[in-house]
Amino acid sequence: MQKITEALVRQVIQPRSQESHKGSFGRVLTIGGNQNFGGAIIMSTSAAVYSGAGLVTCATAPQNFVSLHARLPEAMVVDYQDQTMLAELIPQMDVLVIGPGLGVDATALAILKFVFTQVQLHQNLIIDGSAITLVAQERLTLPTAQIIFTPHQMEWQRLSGLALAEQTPAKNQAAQQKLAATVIVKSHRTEVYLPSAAWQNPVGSAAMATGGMGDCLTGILAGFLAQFTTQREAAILAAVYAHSQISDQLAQRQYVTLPTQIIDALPQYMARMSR
Ligand SMILES: NC(=O)C1=CN([C@@H]2O[C@H](COP(=O)(O)OP(=O)(O)OC[C@H]3O[C@@H](n4cnc5c(N)ncnc54)[C@H](O)[C@@H]3O)[C@@H](O)[C@H]2O)[C@@H](O)CC1
Ligand SMILES: Nc1ncnc2c1ncn2[C@@H]1O[C@H](COP(=O)(O)OP(=O)(O)O)[C@@H](O)[C@H]1O
Ligand SMILES: [Mg+2]
Repeated sequence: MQKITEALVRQVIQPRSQESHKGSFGRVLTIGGNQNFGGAIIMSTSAAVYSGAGLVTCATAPQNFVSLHARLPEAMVVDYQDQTMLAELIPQMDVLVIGPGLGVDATALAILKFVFTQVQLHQNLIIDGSAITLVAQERLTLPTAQIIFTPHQMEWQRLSGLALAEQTPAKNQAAQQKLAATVIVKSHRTEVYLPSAAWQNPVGSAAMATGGMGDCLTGILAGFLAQFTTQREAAILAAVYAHSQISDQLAQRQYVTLPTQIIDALPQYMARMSR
């Protein structure tokens, strides 16, 4: 399996054209965060903003509006149960993230099913966390879109039917082909199954083993996909590598690295990579 390199990240993250505006860097909608897991969608949304997405909206439970705005005034908010607003917003988006902190109850399932009816062929749809569990449990038919699943090994077991011990590169690739989507199997050495090839992330450490770290990755993926549109597959690989490399850099002086610290470090990291 090929390993992702820093050179690939440097190839993806280029200096911005001075003639650009927020519309040049894509629109992202993050969907998730029930009344118990608001932090998950706040971290996903923050990572999308800090990795440079041009315009970011968060569809979440109204209980999370105040905390999200207090931490991240750059993001817009909408009630994730407001189907009229979602139907209006979704067609404008380049990237959708669904799942961080969504939960697996009837409300969550209704939101997920509705989003699946609205998403369009050309849009990137990142399916994470609770949304993966729901797709697996409910055997949902996937919409026609540019789908990226981001399961950890337990979520991948639910989605693929492969027990942890069976999750070999060959079996993972076969399961990816059946899903006809990109799959990022997260672990100590995360593997990215693109339709074209499989890649391994060689960086990252146990300093990342803290709640919210995967939620943070969804936002970086969304930010990179929103901006670096001409190199979609490379943008996905670069997001996975950047997330872990930032942690490694912080871990030189820290025992654990928090998702919010990785989010804060993104703009400076991206500036270094663009030089
Ligand atoms: N602050 C928040 O609001 C947070 C909300 N979260 C949300 O909580 C929901 C449930 O997700 P969870 O992942 O906690 O629950 P899951 O029930 O999907 O899986 C967690 C279990 O899988 C096991 N596991 C096995 N291999 C693993 C691997 N390689 N990586 C991670 N776990 C592995 C863990 O030990 C853990 O007990 C998601 O919607 C998620 O986004 C979590 O992200 C934690 C933080
Ligand atoms: N020991 C480890 N080594 C390297 N990376 C890790 C380690 N533990 C966790 N990670 C990374 O942290 C993230 C955890 O994702 P996930 O389990 O979905 O977290 P959460 O749902 O709590 O946000 C993944 O990107 C995973 O690769
Ligand atoms: Mg997760």
